[in-house]
Order: sequence, then structure tokens, then C-alpha cells
Amino acid sequence: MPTLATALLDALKDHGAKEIFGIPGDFVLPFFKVIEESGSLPYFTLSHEPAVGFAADAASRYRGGIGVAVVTYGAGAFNLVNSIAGAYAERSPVVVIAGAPGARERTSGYLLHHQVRTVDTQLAVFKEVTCAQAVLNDPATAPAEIARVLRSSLELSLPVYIEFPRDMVDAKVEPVEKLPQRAADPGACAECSEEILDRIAKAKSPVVVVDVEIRRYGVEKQVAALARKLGLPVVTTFMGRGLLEGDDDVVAGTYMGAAGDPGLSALVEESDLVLMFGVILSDTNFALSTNMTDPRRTVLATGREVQIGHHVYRDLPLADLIAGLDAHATAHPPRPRNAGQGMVYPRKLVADSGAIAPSDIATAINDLFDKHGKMPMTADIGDCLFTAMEIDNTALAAPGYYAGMGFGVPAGVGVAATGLRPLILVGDGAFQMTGWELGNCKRYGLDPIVVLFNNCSWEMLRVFQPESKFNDLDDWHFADIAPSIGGHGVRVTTRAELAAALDAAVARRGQFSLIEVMLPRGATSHTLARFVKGFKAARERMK
Ligand SMILES: Cc1ncc(Cc2c([C@H](C)O)sc(CCOP(=O)(O)OP(=O)(O)O)c2C)c(N)n1
Ligand SMILES: [Mg+2]
Repeated sequence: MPTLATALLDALKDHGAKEIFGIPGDFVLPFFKVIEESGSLPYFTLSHEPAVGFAADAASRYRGGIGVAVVTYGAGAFNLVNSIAGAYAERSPVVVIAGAPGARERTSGYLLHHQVRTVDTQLAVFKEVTCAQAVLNDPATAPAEIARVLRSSLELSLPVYIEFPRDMVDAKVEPVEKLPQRAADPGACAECSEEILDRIAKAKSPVVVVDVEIRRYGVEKQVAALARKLGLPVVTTFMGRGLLEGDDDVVAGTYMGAAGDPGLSALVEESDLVLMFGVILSDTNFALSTNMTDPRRTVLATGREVQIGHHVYRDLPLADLIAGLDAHATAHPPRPRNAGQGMVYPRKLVADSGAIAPSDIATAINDLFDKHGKMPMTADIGDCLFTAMEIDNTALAAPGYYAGMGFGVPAGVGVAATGLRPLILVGDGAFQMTGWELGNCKRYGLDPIVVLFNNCSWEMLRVFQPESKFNDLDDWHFADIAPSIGGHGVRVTTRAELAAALDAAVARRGQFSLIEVMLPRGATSHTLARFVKGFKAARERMK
């Protein structure tokens, strides 16, 4: 019989985990010992638990399976809460494994170190940011409990919580039996598919809008093939930026309402049927829109439900729906699009001695990708994320909805741990929070490229409240610090220096490259400028 620790590790692998991120502590040391000595899964320790969660989240997004975060009880687990909250909001299936006191400690009569209100406060807090929880305190039930929560994580594409008391690590248990995922009722799926196809046939200008769930449920290619078969144009949401990379024949660009390309916004807002596959109906996706929640013109397939008009099909997984639509659909030639209903991305940066503007960074990266091939990207919150909208459609992991800062660099370290080489976009404010995790790259031989937008400012706050002095940050000279934490750093102030630094970074392997781009306070990307203008107009309309 396996021990509970090895049965859990085998189950994680069985459910698609490929690596573990974590920070040990005394309540999880015995489990970490098994992680290290079993060699069952590669593991990466980082410096601060928020980064553990961001790295596991981003690795899960790029792998399309579960991410794993292992932390100690109390101080470690509570540090992790915000990044798991972000994973919940962004539908990332991260498995939290948190150490906990053993049975005898719980009844010792003492207040335990790391304990808060009660010994179970940690479980209570994680119930709010995970879809399923298990406490492994009984060898007889632990395997089934593990199977239950891991299936929930995959079916709902949401984080789950496993509490692992430290006196249970060597308990003998049965192996974990993986549970089959629950499919849709075939009749409901057929009826729903035919109803949608009937609406498409009657529509004059149907359009498909896609978002993160088509990646989480592994149906990107199937959605692109269905759009081609039905002759439908596809746009991604802000959160869904980077989806369907390479399917440029169907993807017109990213819908951003009043902040986006006017021709592309018209494609969605003037459509008489908007098919939303895997879309999170959030304010960041649609706050600058006017009619995206009108049930008469929308079909919304998300969270294992399909809403058509004013009625809902329940427990209908997205993958089953896409397969049903494909099975019932007959081919249709591409519907005509008006001129200009597609994004044009800036290229051919004038690499001169001129000062750099944020949108120049997008142009320089487009040129870099044309020269060396696209790179997977991560981005933090700030103008770097709006600038990313001006980079040709490339795989991207960013907190587009939850909008929590600190994601970009640890997420990039997580993506690098999966074996990819990411390009990380981050502002100086967000870098101050978690950028130092780059110091963990050296021992794992990771070499991400980091483009740091240094405007010495919380610029995204300044655009909404320019009168506030607290948005002024000091210049931390980040590039100078890079060598002391194992990387290469360069500060650039002209477009020519930027282009050269990007080329040099691509050629430099074996250590992270930090390109600190100096930007004037008050300068924003074209996209953020449009977003602010659209946001203010939308706020006026609501008065
Ligand atoms: C964890 C956290 N804290 C605070 C915020 C609020 C906030 C923003 C959003 C609105 O909530 S944007 C922003 C400033 C970002 O500064 P920087 O990284 O330098 O990027 P840029 O200068 O491009 O703005 C803050 C503080 C946040 N989103 N997440
Ligand atoms: Mg800034």
C-alpha cells in the first residue's frame, strides 16, 4: 500500500500535474521531503507565497491542466490567498496543498504557532476562494476525497484546497482512483446545438467572442475549426487575449468596446447574434460596451451552462457543446466583413535616438517576433497589459479580470518552469511587489526576458486621478540590481537602444534578461488612452 504522500503525488500526476511550486514550513516539511526524495514531480521553490500561487496559475494556463501550490500552515497559506483568489476569478485550476497540525497537536490545549482564530480558520478562509476542499485526516477516506476534489478542479476549472496534516504523510492508504468527468446529457446537447445553429442560420451578422474557458477546457482548436466551418469571424475578450494564437484567418482581434479598434468593436456591437464561448461576463471585458448583456442577441456558454435568450441549459460542458455544434453544423462560406474589421498591429519601429513611448514597445516586440518567432507572454496589471493589446496575437497569461498586481514576473517564472521561454511585461510598481522572484531563475537555469516599463509612477492610477502626488514613485534603477540576483540588466532610453536590447536578450541564454525601459510620467499606450477616454464617457452616461 502506498503512503498518503505518494498516493497524493501519483494522483496529481494522474490528473495532469507536471510540476509543483511551493515554500516549505514545519507543518509541511515531511510532505516536502517526500516531494524531493520521490522525484515524482519536478518542484520549484520560490521566495514569497503570492508568487507560488501566480506561478502555479500561469503554469496551469499554459499547460491546460492543474497547477500545484504547496505551502505551510497559517503564515504560508494565508500569504497564498490573494493569488488563489485571482486563480478563482480567472478560472485557473490550481490545487492548493496546505500543511496543518496533526491530530494530537490539535487537542494539546495550546494555541499553535501559525494558528489564527481556531485551528480550522485556514480551511474556512480557503472555502471562499476554492470550489472544493478536502481535509486528509482519515486514511480510509483520504483517497476518495483526493479524487473528488481533483475531479472538481478539472470539471469546473477552478482552484481546490487539500489540507494535509503533518502526521498523515506516512499513513498507509489505497491508491487514488481517478473519477470520470461527467459528460453532458446527449439529448440536451443535441437540442442546444440545433437551437444555436438555427439562430446562426437566421442571423445576418453573427460573430463569435471567445474567452479563457476555451483554453481551460482545451477546445481552442475545435472552436477555430467550428468558426471556419460556419464562416464566422472570431474576436477574443480583453481577458482572452492571446487565445487562438496562429488562427489569424478567423481571429479578427480583441474586443475592447470604446477602448478598442472601432472597426472591430462594430463587428461585435452591430452584430445581431453574439456567440460567447467560455466568456466571463466581467466589467473588464465589457464595461465599455453598450449591449453585451442583451439576451435577445446573445448566446453565453460558460461555467457548464448555456444561456440562450431567456432560458438556460444546465450541466452542459463547453467541450461537449462545441463537439455537438460541429456534429450538427453544415459548412457555410465565410460571411463578408466590412473593411477595417480586423486589427492592424504596429511594425517597423524607427530605431532612432528618440525617446521611447509605451506603444513603441509593442512595435519593437512585433518586430522582434517577426525576426525571431513569437514568444509566450505574461503581463502584469498596468499600462504593460494595455500595450500587450498592440502586440500581434500571442499566447498571454495576465490577470485581465481579477486585475491583481504582482502576477507578471512570478507567472513568467512559472511558465519558464514548464520549459517555455516567456517574455514578461511588467510596470515598475508591480515589479516592486514580486519582481525579485527573478532571483530564483539562476538555480533552475531559467532565462525569461523581462521588459520593465519604468515610468517611476503608478501611471494607471494617475490617469484616473492626476492630482494625487502618491502616484509618484522613486527611480529604483532596477537594471543595476539584476546582476546581483543572477541576471543581466540594461536600462534603455531611446528606441534604438530598445531594439538592440531586445535582440541581445533573445541571443542571451542561461540567465534572465531585464530590459528597463525608461518612460516619462504621463505617457500611456494608445490603448490605455482610449480605455480611459471610453471609461470616462461610460461613467458620464451612467450619471
Ligand atoms: C495588488 C494590487 N494592489 C493595488 C492595485 C491598484 C492598482 C492598479 C489597478 C487599477 O487596480 S494599477 C496600479 C499601479 C500600477 O503601477 P505600475 O506597475 O508601475 O504600472 P503603470 O505605471 O503602467 O500603471 C495600482 C497600484 C492592484 N491592481 N493590485
Ligand atoms: Mg509604473
